[in-house]
Amino acid sequence: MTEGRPTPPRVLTIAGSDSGGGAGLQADLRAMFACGVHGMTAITAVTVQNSLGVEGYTVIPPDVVAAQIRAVATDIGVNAAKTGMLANAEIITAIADACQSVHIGRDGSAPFVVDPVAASMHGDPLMHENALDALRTKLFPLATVVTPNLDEVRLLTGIDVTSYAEQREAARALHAFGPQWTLVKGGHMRDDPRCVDLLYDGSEFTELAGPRYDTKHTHGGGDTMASAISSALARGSSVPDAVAFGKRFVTRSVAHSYPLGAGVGPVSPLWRLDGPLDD
Ligand SMILES: Nc1ncnc2c1ncn2[C@@H]1O[C@H](COP(=O)(O)OP(=O)(O)OP(=O)(O)O)[C@@H](O)[C@H]1O
Ligand SMILES: Cc1ncc(CO)c(N)n1
Repeated sequence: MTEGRPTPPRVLTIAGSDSGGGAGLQADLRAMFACGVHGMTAITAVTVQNSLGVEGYTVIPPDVVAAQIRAVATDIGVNAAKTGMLANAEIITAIADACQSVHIGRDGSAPFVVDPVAASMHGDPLMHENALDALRTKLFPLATVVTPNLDEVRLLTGIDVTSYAEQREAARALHAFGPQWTLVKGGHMRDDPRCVDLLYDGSEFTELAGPRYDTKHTHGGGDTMASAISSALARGSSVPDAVAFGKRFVTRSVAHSYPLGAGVGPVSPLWRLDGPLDD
């Protein structure tokens, strides 16, 4: 009997399904695959979604979300975890309890990337209003890194970021909610010719700058980046190295984004797999 190959690092995404395959847990799994890790899912919601937007969604009961986390953690093991669409406060509370019970998040446990997804890029809500407080008080204190975009920053802190100085102010305000590191993504600062993300650990700021590509096809960019960061953490990188890798990975994935349907197409990590289908 063969024992097989060594088990790769295992990464759990706690997120919603995007039927269009460009964002949500589908984006997470394909980014994780491209980063050489084994991806696992705790599904929080099923969205009815295509390139034109989100038509609606159904949430999974909180105890079922928690049970998925416990099932994979206690048998398979989790080297890093990330969150995406979490839908409401009840689900967030169940996730926080389950993660703590299986040692995901903070202080010697598996690294935990919290991407506080509030809406699709079309502006369709993916989160109930009651989720904001639960995110700040229950999940952020467990996070190794939080990765909000500027719309999520405004919802969470009230700060409307239009300059690098305000990006720093927002990073400080988010850090006060308890994450170890804060990454304020600058993708939505559309007048900036570059895309500058800001990493903060409570004392030092690090700017991560990349080119801004002139494309509307950036669906799933945030999910892809958070998944690449989680994969690098699972493979043993430090937080600054994992975030720098995630930035390079998403920049290249934006460069390889493609049209899909009549609306907005996805960023693509398929560049990692380019080439003919040779054996
Ligand atoms: N047009 C672009 N060209 C290059 N990089 C980009 C572009 N738009 C966003 N990025 C980068 O992609 C990453 C995701 O950023 P963004 O702020 O768009 O997150 P998001 O809004 O959470 O993504 P999503 O589209 O999944 O909602 C960041 O590193 C950002 O700087
Ligand atoms: C399910 C889901 N998660 C996250 C996003 C944001 O990219 C989306 N559009 N859909």
